[in-house]
Amino acid sequence: MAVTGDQPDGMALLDVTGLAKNFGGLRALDGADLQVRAGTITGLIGPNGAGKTTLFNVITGYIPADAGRVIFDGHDITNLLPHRIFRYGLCRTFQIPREHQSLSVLENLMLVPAGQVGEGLFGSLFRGRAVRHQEARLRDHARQVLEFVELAHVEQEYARNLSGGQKKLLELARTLMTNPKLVLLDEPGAGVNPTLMQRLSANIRQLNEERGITFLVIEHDMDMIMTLCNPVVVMSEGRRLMEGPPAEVQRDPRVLEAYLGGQYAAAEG
Ligand SMILES: Nc1ncnc2c1ncn2[C@@H]1O[C@H](COP(=O)(O)OP(=O)(O)OP(=O)(O)O)[C@@H](O)[C@H]1O
Repeated sequence: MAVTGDQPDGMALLDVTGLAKNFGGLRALDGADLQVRAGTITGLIGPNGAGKTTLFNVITGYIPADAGRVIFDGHDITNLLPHRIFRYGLCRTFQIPREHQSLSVLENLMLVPAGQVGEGLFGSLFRGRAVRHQEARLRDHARQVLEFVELAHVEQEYARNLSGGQKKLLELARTLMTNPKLVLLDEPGAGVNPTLMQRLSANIRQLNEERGITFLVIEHDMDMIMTLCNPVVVMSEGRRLMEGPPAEVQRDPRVLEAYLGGQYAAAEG
């Protein structure tokens, strides 16, 4: 497995310690720890409401932490603004924004570097020929990315006309327009048919092995987690319950109990 991070052996690319987040009286994160080693595809699972998405939101700067620390690639990124965190090479997938739904697939990709980095390839620094040159390079890059995720045949299609699975591929493709070290994926398999799910998994594996991109993946589909991720981290009630290879996690009684407990609570509530 390719490892491109600059960390010495054993040091995590992402090191989260003691994160806390309250929403009113509700403790969504309660001293959450998480380490993601460079070169891994780390899975993040846990029952509904365990705090997985909140953890992503805090790591990526969309929600401020009440306590704790987030170190990424040697930088303390705790509570930095999202665009600054993004510049360090930590990015996450987002649903295609509503205003981008009536743009073509190709245009959606070409907007990414300008839109996300914020200072714009199309800004005032570039004029005339230089703009056209930049645009041509960007278009070439976008087309390469679309070939990779096998969406080249729909490059002129409006984003809103894509199937659910194709939208997930486009979301992944958008992250690849940048040069990420770590990509956070929040339920990439949700609502995706089995064929596209396999393609998505294969893309993730290939990006990991060939480009050394590290992934942290929240997923409820256990087949996807078990075949794609190692290690798997289990969250429950706002903190890490355990971590290990997928087979070990699957048979751990604490994990079963956390899931069943959640179901009982849901049934009672
Ligand atoms: N913005 C918010 N305001 C109030 N409560 C919130 C907010 N975001 C999350 N919560 C609550 O925090 C808890 C953790 O939610 P979170 O979405 O992080 O869990 P999750 O593990 O991602 O769950 P799921 O698997 O269902 O997506 C839940 O009880 C949720 O209702």
